[in-house]
Amino acid sequence: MGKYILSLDQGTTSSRAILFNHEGAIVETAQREFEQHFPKPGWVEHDANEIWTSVLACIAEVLRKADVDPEQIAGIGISNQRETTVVWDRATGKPIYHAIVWQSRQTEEIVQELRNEGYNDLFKEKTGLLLDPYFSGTKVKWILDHVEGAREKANNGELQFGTIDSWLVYKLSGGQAHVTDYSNASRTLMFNIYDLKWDDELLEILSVPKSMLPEVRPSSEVYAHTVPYHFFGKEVPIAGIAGDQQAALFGQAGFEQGMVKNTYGTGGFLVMNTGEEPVDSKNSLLTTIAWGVDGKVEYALEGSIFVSGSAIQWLRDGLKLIETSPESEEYATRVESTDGVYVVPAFVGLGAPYWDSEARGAVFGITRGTKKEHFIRATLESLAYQTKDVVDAMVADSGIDVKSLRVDGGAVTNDFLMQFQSDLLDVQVDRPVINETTALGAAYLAGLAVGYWKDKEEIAKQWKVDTTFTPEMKQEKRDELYKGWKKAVEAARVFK
Ligand SMILES: Nc1ncnc2c1ncn2[C@@H]1O[C@H](COP(=O)(O)OP(=O)(O)O)[C@@H](O)[C@H]1O
Ligand SMILES: O=P(O)(O)OC[C@H](O)CO
Repeated sequence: MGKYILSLDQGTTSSRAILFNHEGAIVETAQREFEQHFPKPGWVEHDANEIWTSVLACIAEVLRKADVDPEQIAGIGISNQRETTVVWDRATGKPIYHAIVWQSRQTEEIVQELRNEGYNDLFKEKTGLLLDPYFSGTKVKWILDHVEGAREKANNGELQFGTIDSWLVYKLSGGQAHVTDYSNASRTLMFNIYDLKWDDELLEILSVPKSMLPEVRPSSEVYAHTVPYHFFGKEVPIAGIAGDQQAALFGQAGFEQGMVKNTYGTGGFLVMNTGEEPVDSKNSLLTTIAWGVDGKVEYALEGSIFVSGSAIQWLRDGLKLIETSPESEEYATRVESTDGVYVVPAFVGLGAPYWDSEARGAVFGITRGTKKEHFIRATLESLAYQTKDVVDAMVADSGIDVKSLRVDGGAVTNDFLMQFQSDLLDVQVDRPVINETTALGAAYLAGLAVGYWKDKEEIAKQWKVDTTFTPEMKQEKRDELYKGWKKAVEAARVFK
């Protein structure tokens, strides 16, 4: 009877369960979307119980579809949308408020107050993050401030906080374990990434009692076992946890210092492995923990791009210029260039390295001769330009030359985009055979903990390239194109 690793990838819009075999290949998948709640403009919330039931449904479905018996599951790995915050009652396990999603801006006021009090640098020095509503710390404070009786309960030790990984382990283990891993803790604005502890001073500033916080553990070890009634009578070890972007770097076998992965999903996420030393960013990137594995913690530099593949969705659903996202490639290749057109898709401001929440989208360089094809091509190219902005910042911060980019996410099937990316960066772009790198990373972490895979070397050998794109563009052309992009971004930022 074969053995498998069950990977749970709990994302922002859907939950997935994927079964991997010993070769790191996908055996079966199941996926469930769940409701997005927008109670006020800029607020985004999830029902944590719905997240949990969606995960359970995926587990049941994937096992049934693959005709796999729970006995055959060697371990469970979890990767999750990061920063999203759940607070639940220790005694009943019931969330006291919806999960506040990483995208939500409802703590803007709290953040502004903290900035006004001059805490920006302190948070950055200790957590590697920026003082922004994106991260969990101010979300916990918001819940304690706004839910009736919550503050008192928290002070009495009756509440627990967790990011989605903690919440899932808590539920899977029947309330036995309250844990998180280093990579998730490093996204909370409460965890000191240098001394690897919850930071008393920051907790005091945020008025968050330490008793609420999960225990922080390595990313690969057995944290707990599932309660038998969820898994048809079997206790399965929960053995790997990582935030989804870090899990993707692990799934891309980005184990060496200087290796970079880029995800082209709804948003874009670049993560560079910087090894055992954290790199302080001077260019508005985040310093974060990649993972804790093999008895040590390794660090990463991260840049998030708010709008990546969703710009193509906008062409499809908003402007109705294309019927499907892949069609964008066909249009883009019908013309030789954008003919000087630049699209800056700053629909919700600009992320790294600009962090300009007030910037708005803009299109430049239109003439009477501009055609739909130019417009579509310029939108696709904007994904690559934004990536170059972040890669340049990474190189400047780390002093490490990027030799290749390992890519994943929905838009990487677009060969035009991948070639343009390689041309623009003057770097090799590697698209692997397995695009589900997030789930694979969590599977690897769990598999390592239970001895399903021996070590990282064995895993690195499993990483297989599907297509390599190599730079073909002349330096002069590259410089000219990028100069135009920089001008377009600058101009877009002026219009507020
Ligand atoms: N061939 C393509 N060319 C360009 N964009 C694409 C293509 N295929 C999918 N996309 C874009 O990729 C995104 C979906 O990627 P995915 O990784 O599934 O997203 P997420 O996990 O963030 O929900 C969508 O925004 C879609 O427009
Ligand atoms: O769920 P995703 O793939 O949109 O990822 C969300 C990120 O973890 C947010 O930081």
